[in-house]
Amino acid sequence: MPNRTKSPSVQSESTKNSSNESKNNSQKLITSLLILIIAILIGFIFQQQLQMKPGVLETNKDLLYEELKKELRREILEEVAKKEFKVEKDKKVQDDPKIVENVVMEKPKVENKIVEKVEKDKKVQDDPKIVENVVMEKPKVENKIVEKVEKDKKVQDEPKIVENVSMEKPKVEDKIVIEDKKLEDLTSAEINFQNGKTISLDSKKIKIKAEEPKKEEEKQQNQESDKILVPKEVENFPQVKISKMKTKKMWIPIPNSNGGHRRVPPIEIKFGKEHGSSVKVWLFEEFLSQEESEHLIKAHESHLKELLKQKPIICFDSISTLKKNLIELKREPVAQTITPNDFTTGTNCLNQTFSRKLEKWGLKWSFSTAFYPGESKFSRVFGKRIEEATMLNETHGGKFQITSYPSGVGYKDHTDCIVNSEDQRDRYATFLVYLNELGADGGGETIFPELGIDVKPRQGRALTWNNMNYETGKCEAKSVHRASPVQHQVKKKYIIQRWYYFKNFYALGKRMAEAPLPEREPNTPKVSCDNYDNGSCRMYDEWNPDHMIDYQREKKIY
Ligand SMILES: O=C(O)CCC(=O)C(=O)O
Ligand SMILES: [Fe+2]
Repeated sequence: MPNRTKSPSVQSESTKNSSNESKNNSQKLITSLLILIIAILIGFIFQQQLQMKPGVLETNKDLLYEELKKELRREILEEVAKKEFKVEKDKKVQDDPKIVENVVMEKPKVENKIVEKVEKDKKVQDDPKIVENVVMEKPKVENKIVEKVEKDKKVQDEPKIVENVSMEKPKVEDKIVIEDKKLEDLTSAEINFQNGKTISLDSKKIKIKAEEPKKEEEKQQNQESDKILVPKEVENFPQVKISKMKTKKMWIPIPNSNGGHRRVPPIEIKFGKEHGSSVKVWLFEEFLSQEESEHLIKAHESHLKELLKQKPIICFDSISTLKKNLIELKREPVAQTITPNDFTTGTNCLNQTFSRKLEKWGLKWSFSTAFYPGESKFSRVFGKRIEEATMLNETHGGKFQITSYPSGVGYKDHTDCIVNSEDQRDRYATFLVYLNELGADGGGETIFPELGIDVKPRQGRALTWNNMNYETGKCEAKSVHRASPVQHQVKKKYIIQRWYYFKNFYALGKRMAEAPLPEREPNTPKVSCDNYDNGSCRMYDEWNPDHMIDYQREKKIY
C-alpha cells in the first residue's frame, strides 16, 4: 500500500493515474468474469455431453456385442453345420450300399473314359484340324459301333454283308468291344462267326479286332471268292425272314422231373461243308426230360401194340421200287415176273398175300404213330415249348409223329419237302427230338450229307432245321438228310418229329388227291415204300395224308 501517501500536486497526477488503474482492473475483472462464464458454459455443455456419452457408448457396446455374438454364432453354426453335413454324407455312403457299389462300379468306367479321352486328346493335339471332327463325330462313332454290332448280328445270316463289314471295320474303330452282350447271351453262331477275324473272349465281353486294311488287290480277290459262296437267294434275304430259323430266346426254360426249371441253350451247328443254301440247323440239349421222353416211347409202343394186331398192307410208289426192293431181298426171280396185277386193282398197294410174303422175305421198315394238336396235354406243352425256342408258330405245326427204328433199319436220303415244288403246303421246317440213345456204336445218326452234319441220338436232344427257303418258298435240295441204320442189336431208336408249314396248317387246305386206296379193315396199318433207296419203307397208322384236316373237322381244333 505505500502509493496512497503521495503529494496533492503530485496528488492530482497521482489521482489521475489511480483512476486509470482502477479502470484497467475492472476491465480485467469483467474479461475474467466473461472468460469464467464462458468456461462455465463450456463446462456445462461439456458436462451435458459427457452425461449423454456414457449412454451412447453403452448402447453401441451392446449392439456391437450383439453383432459380434451373431457373427460368431453364424460362424459357429456354419462350422457345426459343415461338420454335420460331412458326417451325414459319409454316413449315407456307408448306409447305402448302392452308392458304394456305384462308386466302385463306375470307377473303372470313368477311368476308361479318361483313357479314351486322353487318347483322343493326344490325337487332337497332334492334328489340330481333327478337333472339330472329333467333337462332331463323337456321337457318330458311337452310333457306328451300335450299327456294327447290329451288322455283325446280320452277318451270321447274310454272308454277303461279311465283306462289307470287314472292309468298313478299320474305318470305324480299331477295336470294337461289345459290352452290352454277355458271353452267355451270345449264340455259338455269334461266337463262331468271325470269317477269319480274331475273336478274343475277355471274361464276359467279346472283343472283335478288326483286320488290318487289306491291299486293293487282296480285297478284290476276297470279294471274288465271297461272291462264289453267296447264292442269289441268300443275297436277297431279308433279315426278318431268315430269322424265322433263329432261336427266339437265347436260353429256354425246360421243366425238369422235380417240377423245377432248367435253362437250356440252343446251339447252331456250324456246317462242316460250305453249302451256300439257306438251310440252318440248330440243336438243343435236354429239350425233353428223361421222363417226357420215356413217356412218349411208352405211348408209341402201346399205340403200335394195338396197331399191329392187324398185319399191314404194303404199298409202293412204282413197280420199279417194288422190283428194287425184291432184288435187295435176293428175290430176283420174283422181281423179274412183277406185273401191275400184283397190285390191288387201281391202287399202288400189294394184296394181303403178297404183303405177307414180303414181310417173310425180310422187308424191314420203321414205325410211325402220330397224335394231333390238342389231342393230349403234352401236345400243347410241346408245341408251346417249340414256339418259345424257335419262333416256329404253334399253329403252323402239323401232327406229332413218333417213329421207332428196329435194328438194321434207317431211312434213306430224302428231303422233308418236295424238290422243284413251290407248294407252300410243304414242310418248311422240321423239329425232331431223340427220345433215347444207342451208345457209341449204336448207329441211328441223322446225317446231312450236303452240310457235313452228323448228329448222334441222345435222349432229349432236339434238332431243328429249315427245309425250304423262306424267301423263295422253294424246297432246298441241300436240306437232304437220312437216318443211318440202327446198329444196336437190341435197342430201337425212337424220335418224335413235327413239321411246320408256311401258314396255319389248316389254312393251307388239302393236297392234291393221291392214288386210290385199297379196301381194308379198320385200323389196318400201311407200310409205304417210295422212291427206292435202301431203307425207303415206313409204317404209318394212317392212310390219308390229309388226316389232319379230317381230324380238325371232327374235333373242331383251332
Ligand atoms: O430219324 C432220323 O434221324 C431222321 C428222320 C427223318 O428225317 C424223317 O423221318 O423225315
Ligand atoms: Fe426227314
